[in-house]
Amino acid sequence: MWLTLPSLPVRATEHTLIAVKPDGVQRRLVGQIIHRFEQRGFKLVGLKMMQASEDLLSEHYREIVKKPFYPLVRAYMTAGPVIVMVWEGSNVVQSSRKMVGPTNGAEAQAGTIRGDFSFHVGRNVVHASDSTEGAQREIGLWFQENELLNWESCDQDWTIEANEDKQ
Ligand SMILES: Nc1ncnc2c1ncn2[C@@H]1O[C@H](COP(=O)(O)OP(=O)(O)OP(=O)(O)O)[C@@H](O)[C@H]1O
Ligand SMILES: O=c1ccn([C@@H]2O[C@H](COP(=O)(O)OP(=O)(O)O)[C@@H](O)[C@H]2O)c(=O)[nH]1
Ligand SMILES: [Mg+2]
Repeated sequence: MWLTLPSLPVRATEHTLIAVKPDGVQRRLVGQIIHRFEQRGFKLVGLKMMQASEDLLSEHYREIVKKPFYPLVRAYMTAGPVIVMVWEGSNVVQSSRKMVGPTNGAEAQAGTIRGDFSFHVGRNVVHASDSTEGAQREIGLWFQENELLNWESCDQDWTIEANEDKQ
């Protein structure tokens, strides 16, 4: 039987900032990390490689900048290039946090990115925004507006049920 798929109206979407940290780049994990988000069905709308400055980082981590371990975080995060990405999709902030796992890789479940690729809090491979407000703030910090692309993905009708828009 054929499914009829009505074309979806433009819907309010959610975005999150995901970064592959310097250890993830050095360990050649970038492809595997991108793959997990693609596989889940999320849409990549921004991507770049950059060297984080100390100023950008202290804005990004403004909630932990006064913590005693922050100098370690700064040294870690500026030790080499990072890959920063913006991913789009329904509930993408919360889903990404679940895919990434808890901060400390030693506590992260196998199957999560941190649970599969890290065992130390200070080398935890990825960053994921922890709230929609935080995501908006972080995306604004790391990306210019013209670096984000609004493109139509042809699998959209097969990853989101149309009725969701009518509820
Ligand atoms: N006790 C610690 N010792 C060393 N590094 C730490 C410690 N706690 C946190 N960090 C580092 O600081 C980062 C920021 O901590 P935060 O509490 O925001 O964790 P997170 O939200 O899981 O990580 P991120 O913001 O990078 O996604 C952690 O990802 C980790 O790399
Ligand atoms: O005790 C800590 C807490 C945090 N971090 C680092 O600081 C980052 C940001 O901390 P956050 O609390 O935002 O954790 P996350 O959101 O990364 O899980 C973490 O990813 C770690 O890299 C750390 O090294 N030691
Ligand atoms: Mg955090």
